[in-house]
Amino acid sequence: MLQVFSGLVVDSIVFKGASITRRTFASQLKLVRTTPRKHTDARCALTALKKMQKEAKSDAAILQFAEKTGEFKRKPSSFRNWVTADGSSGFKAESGRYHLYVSYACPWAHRTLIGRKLKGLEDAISFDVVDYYMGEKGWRFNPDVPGATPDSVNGFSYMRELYFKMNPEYGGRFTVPVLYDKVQKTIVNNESSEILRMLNAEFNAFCKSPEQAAIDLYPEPLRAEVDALNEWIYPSINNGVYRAGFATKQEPYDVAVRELFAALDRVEAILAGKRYLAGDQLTEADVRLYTTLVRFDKVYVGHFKCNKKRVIDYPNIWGYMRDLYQTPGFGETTNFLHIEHHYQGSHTSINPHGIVAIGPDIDFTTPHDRDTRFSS
Ligand SMILES: N[C@@H](CCC(=O)N[C@@H](CS)C(=O)NCC(=O)O)C(=O)O
Repeated sequence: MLQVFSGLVVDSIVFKGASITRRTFASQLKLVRTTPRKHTDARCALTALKKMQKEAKSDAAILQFAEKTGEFKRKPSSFRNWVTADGSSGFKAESGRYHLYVSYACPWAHRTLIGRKLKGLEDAISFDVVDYYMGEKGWRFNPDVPGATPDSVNGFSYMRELYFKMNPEYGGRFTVPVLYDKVQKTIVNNESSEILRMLNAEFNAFCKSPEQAAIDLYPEPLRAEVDALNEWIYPSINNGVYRAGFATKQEPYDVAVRELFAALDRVEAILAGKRYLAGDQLTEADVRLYTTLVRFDKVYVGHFKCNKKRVIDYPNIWGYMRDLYQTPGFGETTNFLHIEHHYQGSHTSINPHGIVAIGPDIDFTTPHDRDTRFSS
């Protein structure tokens, strides 16, 4: 079998049913160089080697989350085109044209599922869900897992195939969410914050109801406040849990976890006086915070070592969590099976045996008083 060691060394590969050692490869490669046209076996072997090395490179990229410094730094998303209502961007909003590739486990992808539901775009935008387990080749499609689907658009087995279809030399990460254009057969965007903005503003002609078309998660008068919230909530909380969990040295962990709980204290204080982060109105800042908070006690406390406090220990955040969970679009897109199994089962650098912890039992459906408390 193929064995990949650090440094991308291919030790042996299966070629034409037989295992070829590196030494055999070396001689095959020599043959290719000296008699390039004649030795077809050697040529095929070279192609196989190149393919293996490319895959090994991608696998290595998936397995290493932290930098040499021990810090986790999220890479920028690669596809940044926009769908617009008028089509001026080259991607016109149309019903049935766009498709979302998501994971129920992923907090970034979860933002887009909530946006789609809140805006009533279920008939306009289709979606597929990957398996919760992310192995060496990244996200895969495996309809045997409850809630997961096949790739109904391209028929691929792995998300990476979609990225390689876009660019065979693609060197970035094979992330979800992805907004895909079924007409131009291309990825439009793979940055969740931008996809959420598009769903919010560009598809209003296709929302199920006028009320949903009128929902604005990024309203003009609140934009400065929402931007200011996102500016510290993203690094300290949304990405903060990953910075803590993927740290491979004590110092970056300490920094991340301190920042995280200082930011949660700040959220707790804000929510003492307001139903939502920016006031009476639900905004994208709430959607973005929810997808981290709802995973917090189930996964981040234990798996990512964010255990100074739990969300249920913050009275205002806990009430806010239940308020959001019980709002149409939030609880129904939250899948704890995928959330719990993905992180603990896939991150073997953190949890080598992939054992999925049993708890905790948390009831997000219990009553809260935030609607009456903040009714004006
Ligand atoms: N900036 C991206 C981040 C998306 C992201 O990192 N998604 C993770 C899942 S939670 C992923 O697909 N990771 C696969 C990988 O890094 O190989 C966004 O917000 O859309």
